[in-house]
Amino acid sequence: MSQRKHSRAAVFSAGSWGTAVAKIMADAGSRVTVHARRPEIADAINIRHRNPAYFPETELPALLTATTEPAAALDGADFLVLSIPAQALRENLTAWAPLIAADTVVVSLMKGIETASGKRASQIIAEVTGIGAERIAVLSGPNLAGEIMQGQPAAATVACPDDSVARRVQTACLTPYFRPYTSTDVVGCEMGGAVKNVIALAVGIAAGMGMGHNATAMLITRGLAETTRLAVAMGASPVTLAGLAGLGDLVATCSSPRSRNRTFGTHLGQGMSVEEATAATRQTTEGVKSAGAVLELARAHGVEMPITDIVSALLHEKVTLDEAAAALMQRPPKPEH
Ligand SMILES: NC(=O)c1ccc[n+]([C@@H]2O[C@H](COP(=O)([O-])OP(=O)(O)OC[C@H]3O[C@@H](n4cnc5c(N)ncnc54)[C@H](O)[C@@H]3O)[C@@H](O)[C@H]2O)c1
Ligand SMILES: O=P(O)(O)OC[C@H](O)CO
Repeated sequence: MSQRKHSRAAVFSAGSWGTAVAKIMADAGSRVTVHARRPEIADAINIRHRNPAYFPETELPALLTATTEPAAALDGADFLVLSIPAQALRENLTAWAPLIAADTVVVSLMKGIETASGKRASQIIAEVTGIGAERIAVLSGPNLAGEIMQGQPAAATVACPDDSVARRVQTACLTPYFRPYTSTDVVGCEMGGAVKNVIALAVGIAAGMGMGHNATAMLITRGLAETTRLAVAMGASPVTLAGLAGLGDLVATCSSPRSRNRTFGTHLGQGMSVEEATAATRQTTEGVKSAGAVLELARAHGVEMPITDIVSALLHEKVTLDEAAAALMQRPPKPEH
C-alpha cells in the first residue's frame, strides 16, 4: 500500500490562534483544512490565501485551505486541532464529535477553564467525544499569534499521556520558526495556560494604575508561585510550571502589549468598568471568564491564590482598584517559600 505523502490536519477554527497554528502545520508539511464559521473567511483563505479578519497582511501557505463544512474539514484528518473559546467548546464539540474518526488525534490549543464545571479543555474533549486521554494532546506555551504569523521564533510544549502521540504532534508542528517540546504533563500545561491569563490581567491592571516594573515582576513571580501551588495540588509536576507552558507563557503574556488579557487588565487599571473593557475587546480574553473558575478550583484543593482572588473580586466589581492593591500589599508577612 502506498503511504500518504502529507498528514492531514483539521483546524477548528479560523480565529487568530487557529489561523497561526494552521499556518505552522502547513509550513511543517501537513495538508490543513481550516473550519471557518463565516463563508467570506473560508472564501478569502481559498481564493486570496489570506484571513482578512485576523491577519490580512500575511499570505497563507498553499497547503492550507478552508471550509464552512465540519464534515469536509474532518474528512481523513489525522489531527483535529481545536481553537475556540473554552466556554464554547462543549456545545460545539457535541455537534462535531460524531464526525471524528476513530484514529484522529485531538489537539487542544485552548487556555481556559469551563466556568460551569471547572474542567480543563482536555477533560471536556474526553467527556464529550469518549476519546481516551492517550489520543488527546495539548499545545501550550509563549505563543502570541501575531508574532508567529510574522515567522518570528517561538517554542511550546506538546503534552499527552502517550509520549508517542506527543511526538507525532511535535513533528506535525515543527518548523524553522516554531519549536515544540514534548511532555506527558497535560494538567501542568493546561493549568499554566489558563492561570497565566488571570495573572496577565493583574499585571495589566497594575500597569494601567501606573505601577512600574517592580510591581510587574512581583506579580509574575508570585503569580507563578500560586499557579504552581494549584497545578501541583491537581497532580502536575512543578517542573512543567517552570517551563514553556508555565513561566514562559506567563512572561510573554504579562510583557506583551499584544496580549488581550494584559490589555483588558490595563483598561480596568485605567478606570474602565468591566462592561466598558469588554466592549473595547474584540477577541477571546480567556482570563476574564476563567478567573472565577480557577478560584473555585483553588478553594476545592485548599490552595491560597491571593492574586487570582483579588482579580476575580475586581472582575465582579466587589472591590475598587485601590482596595485591590492594598489587599495584596497588606497581607500578613510570610516566608517566600
Ligand atoms: N491568540 C493567541 O495568541 C493565542 C495563543 C495561544 C493560545 N490561544 C488560545 O486559543 C484559544 C482561541 O483564541 P484565539 O486567540 O484564536 O481567539 P479569537 O477570538 O482570535 O478566535 C476565536 C475563534 O473562535 C470562534 N468562536 C468564537 N465564539 C465561538 C462560539 N461560541 N462557537 C464557535 N466558535 C466560536 C471565532 O469565530 C474565532 O474563529 C483561546 O483559548 C486562547 O487562549 C490564543
Ligand atoms: O492574547 P492573550 O492574552 O490571550 O495571550 C495569547 C497567548 O496565550 C500567549 O501565549
